[in-house]
Amino acid sequence: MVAESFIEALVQNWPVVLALALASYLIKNRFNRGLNKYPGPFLASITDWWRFWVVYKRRPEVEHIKLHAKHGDVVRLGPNSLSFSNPQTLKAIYGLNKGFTKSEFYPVQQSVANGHRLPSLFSTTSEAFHAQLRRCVNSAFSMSTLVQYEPFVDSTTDLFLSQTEKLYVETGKSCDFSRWLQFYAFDVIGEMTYSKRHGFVEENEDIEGIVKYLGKIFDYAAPIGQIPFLDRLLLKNPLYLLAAQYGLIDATFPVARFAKQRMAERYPADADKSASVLPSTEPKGKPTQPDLLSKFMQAKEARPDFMNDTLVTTMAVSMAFAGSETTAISLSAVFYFLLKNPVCLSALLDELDAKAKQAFFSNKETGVVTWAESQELPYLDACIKESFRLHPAPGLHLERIVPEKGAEIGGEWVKGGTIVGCSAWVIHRRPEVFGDDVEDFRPERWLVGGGKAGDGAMDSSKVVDKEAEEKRIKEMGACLLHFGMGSRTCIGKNISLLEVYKLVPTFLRRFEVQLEDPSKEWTVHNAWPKAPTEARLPHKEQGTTSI
Ligand code: HEM
Repeated sequence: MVAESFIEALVQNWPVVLALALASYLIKNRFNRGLNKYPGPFLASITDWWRFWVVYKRRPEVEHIKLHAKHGDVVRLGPNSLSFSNPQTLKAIYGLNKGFTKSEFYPVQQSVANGHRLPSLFSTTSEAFHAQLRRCVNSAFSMSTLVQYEPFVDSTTDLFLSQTEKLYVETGKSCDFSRWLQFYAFDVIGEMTYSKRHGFVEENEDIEGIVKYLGKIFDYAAPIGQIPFLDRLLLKNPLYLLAAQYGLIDATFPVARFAKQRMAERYPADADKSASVLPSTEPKGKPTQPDLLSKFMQAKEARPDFMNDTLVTTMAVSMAFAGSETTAISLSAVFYFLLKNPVCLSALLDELDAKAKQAFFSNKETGVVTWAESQELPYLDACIKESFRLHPAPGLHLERIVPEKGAEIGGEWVKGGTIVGCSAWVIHRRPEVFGDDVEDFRPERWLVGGGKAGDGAMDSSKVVDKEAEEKRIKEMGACLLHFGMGSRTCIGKNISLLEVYKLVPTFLRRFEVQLEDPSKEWTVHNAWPKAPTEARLPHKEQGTTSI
């Protein structure tokens, strides 16, 4: 009787009840885990929709930098989320064996094939699964294995150079260079993984809409990842996935489809040959030299108890997911900053010319610089590091969950279950590490004696404390979050460095590149990997320089 009248009262006063329930929910959020002591936007403290909106607007890094400038080293970004900006907190959050795990932001980025999620090295939140998988495939990415992949990079680079010549130099047409670099990066990773390019550079088009599709996925994952349960209502909706499992709809990501086609070609026993619709650059069957797919297959043979076909496919798929857009963005950034800073570009060209005069470069035919040669170019190294610093490809926080027992981070005791993280965009702008001119592109900061651009930083007559300088540079390097840190650090770092360190000098030796409108800034679109959109950067090639 009492219960009945209570329910009746609730129903009659439902607007008040609803308002009370919402208010209690917001108050609970506000005081969640005692995080109310940390500064930050009030809205952020009561709802994750604040950070959803900030990311959705595509320039969250600007907001994050502003917030830390205003509030200091710790900022509350959500009811359960803290951002740290002191570089000393990096080890506490990302250090090995600290017990932190990836947040639910990551599974939002999982690929789907035939309605099944494909947890990958990148997206898994299980440290145990991650450790096993990483052990299985680690050797495929080691520095010593790198030399085996160089011919793949060379082959795509040769094509990229000749296509640039044909499509842009000979015609005088403008080049949307960021897009062109995307095509390059996708083809390199395709060739390295399957001994077969996707065909972007050959065709000068987005084959099967893969680039567009990945862009859409990142655009989706960045804001949805701020409120991960939304993913279960949208792309990973169980009903949608079930329908895909029964073949009622096709929920397979195009990159996963491409991977399956390549696997089928490589292992014709299970092949559905009609599935191959893409232009082939290599004969079918086994590759003449080991590619990533063959390494993943070797891992399966070595650890059949753990590695299965699904994991092999997942690894192959995640190469395109994790390794193409990020590398393309990083390449774009290097070219953009060099073109925006002609003094630096000229210093780099001088370095290349001086080496060329000593007959240093071995490839006289196409001028492709070898990895070993690229490592003897200190100013190139400084320019690349400075671009990584100023425009890190990861545009959002690398989120981690504090272990259950809690943890001390930068002198603060943070309760277990709290989402914490650092943004490379914030960390890379800490003046006490990188200098007062953090907003400037100044490669010299990475050189012993690092003076102002063009003022003789590389002047050997300048008296410098070499040891102190080396220490300063080492400290800066230790704070670069471009490739992440700790056990979840980028496994493909060496591969992307191989591409960047080879392509930049090779391209600059071959082409004279200009911005279409040097007075214009590029427009940045931060969708997690952070890409420029209006990417008409390096522009009109004016013939070739001597090789
Ligand atoms: C300049 C290019 C690249 C950048 C800036 C970059 C950046 C990153 C970052 C920041 C992480 C860590 C994410 C986190 O902790 O939340 C990561 C992880 C990863 N990256 Fe890269 N990456 C690049 C190139 C590549 C390439 C070429 C590949 C593959 C060939 C690759 C494959 C991966 C994988 C598989 C992971 C997950 C590693 C793990 O959790 O064990 N990346 N990358």
